[in-house]
Amino acid sequence: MISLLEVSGVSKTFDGFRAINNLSIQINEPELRAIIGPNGAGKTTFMDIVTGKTRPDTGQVLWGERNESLTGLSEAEIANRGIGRKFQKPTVFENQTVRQNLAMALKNPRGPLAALFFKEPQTDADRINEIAGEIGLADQLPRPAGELSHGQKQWLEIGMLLAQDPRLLLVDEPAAGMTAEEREKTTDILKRAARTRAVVVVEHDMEFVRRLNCKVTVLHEGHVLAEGSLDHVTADPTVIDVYLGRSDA
Ligand SMILES: Nc1ncnc2c1ncn2[C@@H]1O[C@H](COP(=O)(O)OP(=O)(O)OP(=O)(O)O)[C@@H](O)[C@H]1O
Repeated sequence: MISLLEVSGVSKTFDGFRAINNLSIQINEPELRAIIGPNGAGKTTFMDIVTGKTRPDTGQVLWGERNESLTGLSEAEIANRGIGRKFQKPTVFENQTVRQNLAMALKNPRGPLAALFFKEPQTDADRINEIAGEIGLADQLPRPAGELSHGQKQWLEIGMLLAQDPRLLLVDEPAAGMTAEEREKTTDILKRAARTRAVVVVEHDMEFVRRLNCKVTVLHEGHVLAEGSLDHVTADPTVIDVYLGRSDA
């Protein structure tokens, strides 16, 4: 296990409002991490900063073994380092089959370094079958993606990101709009994906976070309020006060 992402002392102000306030978060490889917090806590802005969509005013975002600074890089350069992001809304190609969607994602290698991590050459067909198995869609490969359920579309998009072989996968509210059964399968998919990489999940659904069974970071007003197991953070009086006691939790 190595330290993969080191966010330290990061602040970001929008029109005088401090959305991120001296934020420090460290993510290991491999690791599964849940980030929770009330609306406006800075969860999305944190992901925007890591992916280069938003530039921090101060602080450092360091990546990988060489502690490379990400703050000066473009979004494309950061993606090429191996950082994938799954937004809340699935964006699969509805008219293409599941297989075609995965094939397209494979045709888009994230950079020359990606090839080095392959231990042996694998055909696209093998890789597609492997990913389809990982995301529970092995029997759906010939179906147009538009026919899939909401949950299946989310899994397909996770599969398309896995096809890029990311070292860090950021996932925004994967459980939203899913049935209980879909939520359960989604936790399995994310846990499996996190065996060999870092997966950071932003989620409001506490049952979902409980099933992830991982370290939890609680954000509040742009900084870390508490960190540890879900039982540990939910027993913290400050967390109860600012988050769990509120109706939007
Ligand atoms: N581009 C922007 N311009 C102005 N204010 C912004 C911008 N992006 C975020 N903010 C503000 O920063 C704060 C943090 O927002 P952010 O979306 O990161 O919170 P969040 O924890 O993801 O919330 P939610 O759970 O509602 O998605 C909010 O008050 C938001 O209005």
